[in-house]
Amino acid sequence: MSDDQADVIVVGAGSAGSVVARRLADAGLRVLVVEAGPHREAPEVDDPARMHELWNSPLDWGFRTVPQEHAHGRSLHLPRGHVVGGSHALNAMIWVRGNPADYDRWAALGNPGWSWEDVRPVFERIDGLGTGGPGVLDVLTGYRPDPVQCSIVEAAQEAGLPFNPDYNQGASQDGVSFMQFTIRGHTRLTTARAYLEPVLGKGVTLVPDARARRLLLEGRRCVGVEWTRGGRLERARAGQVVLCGGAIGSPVLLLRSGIGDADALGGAAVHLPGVGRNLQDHWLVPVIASTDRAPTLSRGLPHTQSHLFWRSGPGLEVPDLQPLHFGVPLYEPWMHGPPDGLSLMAGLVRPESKGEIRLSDGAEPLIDPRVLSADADLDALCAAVRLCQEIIAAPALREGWGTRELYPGPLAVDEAGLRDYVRESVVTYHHQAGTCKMGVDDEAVVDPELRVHGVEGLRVADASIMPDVTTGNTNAPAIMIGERAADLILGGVRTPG
Ligand SMILES: Cc1cc2nc3c(=O)[nH]c(=O)nc-3n(C[C@H](O)[C@H](O)[C@H](O)COP(=O)(O)OP(=O)(O)OC[C@H]3O[C@@H](n4cnc5c(N)ncnc54)[C@H](O)[C@@H]3O)c2cc1C
Repeated sequence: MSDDQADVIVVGAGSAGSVVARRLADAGLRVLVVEAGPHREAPEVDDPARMHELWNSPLDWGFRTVPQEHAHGRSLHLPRGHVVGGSHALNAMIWVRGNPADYDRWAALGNPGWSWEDVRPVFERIDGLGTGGPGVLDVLTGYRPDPVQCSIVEAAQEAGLPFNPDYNQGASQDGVSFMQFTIRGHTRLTTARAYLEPVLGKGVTLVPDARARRLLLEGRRCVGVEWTRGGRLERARAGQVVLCGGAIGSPVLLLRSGIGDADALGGAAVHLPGVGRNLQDHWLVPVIASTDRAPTLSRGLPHTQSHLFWRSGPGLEVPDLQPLHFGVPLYEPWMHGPPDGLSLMAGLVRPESKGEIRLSDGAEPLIDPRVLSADADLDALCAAVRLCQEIIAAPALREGWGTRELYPGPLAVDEAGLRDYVRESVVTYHHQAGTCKMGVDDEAVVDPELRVHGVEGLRVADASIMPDVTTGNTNAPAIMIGERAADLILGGVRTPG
């Protein structure tokens, strides 16, 4: 595509970018999509049971955090999709819209158009849930879970949790549930497949293996993008650029383009101190038990099929815990144990700790989520571990599967031991967000219409714009953000369907 052939350049063909490109092409705009990763057949992506093969592969950016002061100085692996499909091609496919209070809070922070009542019809347009009709993405429900998953759900009820048949459409998220998945006929269904691929060559030109290096600025207007491809430098101009590089990729590209904190950058084209700040993530701590026989695992489904939403203490407006349950033991490299077992990953989804992303002197950004820097997060994760320990010891698992707790096990005989174990074993839940936050305060990077403050012709539309990370997995919210971005660019909000 030559310089003048695109109306809009979308950077990143991930969860949100694929949606933006599709919707703009449907409206007749010519869209150029620049994606760092490849576009190719990948059976290990398609098969929902093979996601563990993708980490540290060429399809993973393989980011690592700086040493984490409150996690025993460990540097944590942050996998991210480096492929057409983005992180939706690497993820566990769990479909969680989030808690209505998440979006009402975004709106209350000065973002009209983002309340639950505003975004619910957008989710319905994506997933079709509750409409009686199809969405663009199939959401798999009503499948036959693995027997061990049924026992985990029973054990959670024995431990006192209610069964929640539908955490997306029920009256509340609370309780233990079987997961809903973006899977079509035993195959992972990404937004690249559902949204983007049908319009390739029909208004959308995809440039894979093309890593954007910087945005082209003329004064305070963004006029295009420059990228490297096969060792060559290429560029294109367009009337508008939409940045969909994800919660790490988008702030990094802004910073490399001179849009960020002027002091930290040693001078900036546009001084926007919030770029890269407000980094939020969800966190997991493994609780692992051996079983007296190998749990059978279904073909065509992930090894996690159930989860629960719960509260670490009284007085919380929404759940802050979301453990998820695997029918395999997920040992950390320093752990040992038999091959037959299960893992309840104690999950925190309302973190108080916030970090930031900065540029380094080298090629890799400095990613510092400051995990567990807020004591409240440590307290909540300890409560999540205790809940998972109770579930593992409940009759449906102890008598049904002979579960014996291995981790934390003897490492957490007292409170000090448990806190130490959490710091030693905490890992990402893969939900980085917030680094180009939407809002109207001094640290906001985009306005409620996703336009970068102080720059014309440039929007950000991905998980980075969340003012606060949502309560639950972040793929559905990122996709909703892509839909909203397209609505805003096209100048109106469509009705569902
Ligand atoms: C291992 C893992 C498991 C997860 N499990 C779940 C789950 O089960 N359910 C759930 O809801 N969420 C899950 N998530 C999170 C979810 O997938 C993400 O929140 C979501 O995909 C974010 O969408 P995005 O559009 O913001 O970014 P992405 O989907 O990551 O898209 C960003 C795209 O931009 C490209 N890019 C970045 N920088 C550049 C550049 N400079 N030039 C060109 N291209 C660039 C990237 O290659 C990528 O394709 C998981 C994530 C991971 C990594």
